[in-house]
Amino acid sequence: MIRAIVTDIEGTTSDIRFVHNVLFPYARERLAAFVTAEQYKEPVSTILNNLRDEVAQPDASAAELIDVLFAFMDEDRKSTALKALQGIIWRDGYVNGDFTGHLYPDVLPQLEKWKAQGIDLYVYSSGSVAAQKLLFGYSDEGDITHLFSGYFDTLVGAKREVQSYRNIATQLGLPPSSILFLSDIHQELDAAEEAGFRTIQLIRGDDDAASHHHQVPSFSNIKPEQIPS
Ligand SMILES: CSCCC(=O)C(=O)COP(=O)(O)O
Ligand SMILES: [Mg+2]
Repeated sequence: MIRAIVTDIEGTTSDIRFVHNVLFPYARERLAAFVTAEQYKEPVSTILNNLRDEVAQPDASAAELIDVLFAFMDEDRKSTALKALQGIIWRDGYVNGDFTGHLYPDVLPQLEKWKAQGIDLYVYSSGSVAAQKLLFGYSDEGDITHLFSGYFDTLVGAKREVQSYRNIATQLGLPPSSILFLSDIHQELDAAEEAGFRTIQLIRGDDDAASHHHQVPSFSNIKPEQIPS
């Protein structure tokens, strides 16, 4: 029996184009000025020190770290420091009404249905927990954060690492076999499956022929009650 559902965001609840064409450019345009202005203040000072540790450059200047962050953005590196900075910068965009967090239309009704069935809902994204709360707090459908019982980001581990899913199961206090993980990326689902999670792959665009996971086009095709124990 499925007791909890853990969902990815990009490509699962929300269009990858919203993340790559709206969120990422918004942060990229503001990142250098933001880091320069905030480098000695918290939380940016600590985030920059964490980045110095991450790249093993303890004496790197803010200007050098900005170059590192641009290289990370170019390769879509899921760096915890980059994700923390992006999340802080995105806050202004949400609060000012520059954009709302995209949700596929099938997502909210199904999350409400699962919650009403007694299934606890969680988010796991490489975006920081703060960024996740912003996307769902300022979503196309308004603030839907009341639906979620918790959020996980790269602090629990990388999404393609088996140990990350073991850590999530431990924190939820549930057997992995009672947790359903939803994602569009088969390497993430492979890791979750190896940890004992049940898995379903969202195919919002083209099929992923390399995947062996059960594939669905929409949340409305997911029936947790029909997944055998
Ligand atoms: C919280 S929305 C922004 C998501 C993000 O920054 C990202 O890199 C997407 O990573 P994911 O692991 O959700 O594919
Ligand atoms: Mg995804």
